[in-house]
Parts: sequence; structure tokens; C-alpha cells
Amino acid sequence: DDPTNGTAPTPLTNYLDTQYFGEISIGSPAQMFNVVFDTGSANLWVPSQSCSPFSTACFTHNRYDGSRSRTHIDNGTGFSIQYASGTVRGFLSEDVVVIGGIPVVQVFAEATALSAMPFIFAKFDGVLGMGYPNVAIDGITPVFDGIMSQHILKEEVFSVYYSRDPQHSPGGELVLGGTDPDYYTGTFNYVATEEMGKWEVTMKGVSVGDRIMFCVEGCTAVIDTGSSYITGPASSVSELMTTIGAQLDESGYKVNCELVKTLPSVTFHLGGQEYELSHEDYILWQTELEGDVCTVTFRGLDVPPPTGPIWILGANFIARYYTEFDRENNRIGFATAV
Ligand SMILES: CCN(C(=O)c1cnc(C)nc1NCc1ccco1)[C@H]1CCCNC1
Repeated sequence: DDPTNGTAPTPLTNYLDTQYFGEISIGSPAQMFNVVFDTGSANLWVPSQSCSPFSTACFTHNRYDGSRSRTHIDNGTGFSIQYASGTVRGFLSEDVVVIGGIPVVQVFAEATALSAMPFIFAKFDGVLGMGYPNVAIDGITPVFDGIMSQHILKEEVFSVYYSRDPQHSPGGELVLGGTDPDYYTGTFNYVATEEMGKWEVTMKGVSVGDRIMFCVEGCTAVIDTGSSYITGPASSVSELMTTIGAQLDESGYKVNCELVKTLPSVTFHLGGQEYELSHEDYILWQTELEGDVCTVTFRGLDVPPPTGPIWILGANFIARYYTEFDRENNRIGFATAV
């Protein structure tokens, strides 16, 4: 009988509570890559052996070499993906991808040009999009859809646990086909995905302390496992930072570490539930040589219409609320993370 009872776990590495990634292999024999499992996109890309030596971000990461894989299938179609934070360009190839021990023949992009920003800071090699097929570039069937069509999963869901302190082992866990009760308590509360085909929900308000300050008329929230922080419309986040007494410097919003324990909670109203983040959840407390630095893990980001304006709930939210992404019922479930 199936040793995994229809579920397939992948342990994740937690890099400074800001990057979470796990290992997959591509090709035969296996070529290993660290990838972000990203609900904010739907394509798989890894750096290519044929990337330009001038692309530093490419050169400092593991690179896929099709000529060394006996299961490689040429494609060659051009590929380009634009994130708010950077650009990836390359060409398509096809090969066997193994994720959580499950093999799937997959079309993916070999990146030949990676923008230095932000990918020179990436501890991961590539991105494995866990989004819906209709947001996939070039109409490529996403990895999870390729796995669902094998009918081996107990449920057509995947779940994500992100640990909160980098020393914690494992740094996180992706489960294909179910959830892992070791990493959450209580029951799941579900929110329907707002628009068919995106890990997006309707948010009914954002409160600071007990006052609804933003998204009062309702707004859209993307649950993005591939984003480190929470982002909101720049004007709203700027007002939120003023309220908590944070100052913007070149690397984000900072607060005086002495005042952290007096900071109010920020609460996100999703479905029938209030999801509170306390200062423990939204302050990144780093002890540097020149003293402690307390970074607020919120960023202003204006996503242009028609996609935006939106809030993006990233790793700091998921670290507090264990998240189940349910393709069977087009809904997202949240439970309190352990
Ligand atoms: C992966 C590209 N992303 C990043 O925000 C991003 C960029 N650059 C670096 C260095 N890290 C990033 N994310 C780290 C991380 C891992 C897990 C949680 O956050 C976003 C782009 C939009 C779609 N969603 C993903």
C-alpha cells in the first residue's frame, strides 16, 4: 500500500524568517534545486547551465544542465516572468521533476537572465509556482496540476507550515495531499477564493488595535507563500506605520526595539474570522553588532489595476496561521500554527 497514505511532505528551510524553500530534483540522474513553493505564481523556473556568466544571480546558484539528463526533452520556447521585485528570462524545457517523492513530467523554464535585484539575495535557486493554471505564463500546466492528474493524492489540497525562529527544525513543511496536525492546533476556518483561479480572498477590514483603519469597504487579499512580508497599498501602510511610530529607512520600516512590546496588534478580517498579528508576529528583531534592529514586516506596494489595489499576506502571516490551499473546493483554510 501507498507508504505516504496519499500525502507527500517536503521539509522546508527557514532563512532568517524571510525566505522559506525546499528541495526538488529535475532530470535523470537527479539534479537538486532549492525552490520557493510560491502560491503567488504558477510557473516553475530554475537557473540554466547556459545562463550568462555576467548574470551573477544565476552564477551563484545551482543550474540545470539538460545535456546531462537522459529524460530531458527540448522545447526552446521563450519565457519571461515579471515580479514586482524582479525579472526572470529564459527558455522552456521539459523533464521529470520530483517533489515530495512524486515524479511529474513538467515543462519549466531554464533561466538565462535573472535580475540581480532581488535574486542575488536569494538563498533559493528557483521558484515553483503553486498558483492556478490560468495565471501560468505560456499556458503551462503547473506542477500541482500535473500531480493532481495522477490521482494519487488523498485530497486535492496542499498545506504550508512556516516556522517562526530560524533555529526551529524543520524551518517549515509543505504537504501535498493534506495537512500535518503536528504543526497546527484547533480547527480550520475557510475562506472561498474570491476569483476563480487565484489564491485570493475578499478581506473585510484591517484593524490596528480595536479600530478598523483600512479596507473598510472590503478589499482583495492574496495569500502568497512566496512573499516574505505583508504588503498593502503604500498610502495605507504608510498611515499604519505612522500609527505605530515606525520610520521608513532604506531597508524598510523600523521601530525602536524598546517600544516593541507596547505596539498594537494588527488584525485581518477574512471570512468570518479575525486573524490577529501581535508585535511578536510582525516585528523582525535582529541583534546586530551595532545593537538591536527591529524591522516591521509590512511593506507598501501599489499593485496597478486591474490586479490591484491589493493586500498581500506573506510568510509572516502564514507563520502564525497554518494554511491549507484547497483546489477541490476553491477555498483557503487557516488554523493556528504551533
Ligand atoms: C519568489 C519571488 N517573490 C518574492 O517575494 C521574493 C523575491 N526575492 C527574494 C530574494 N525572495 C522572495 N521571497 C522569499 C520568500 C520565500 C518564501 C517566502 O518569501 C514573490 C514574487 C511575487 C509572487 N510571489 C513570490
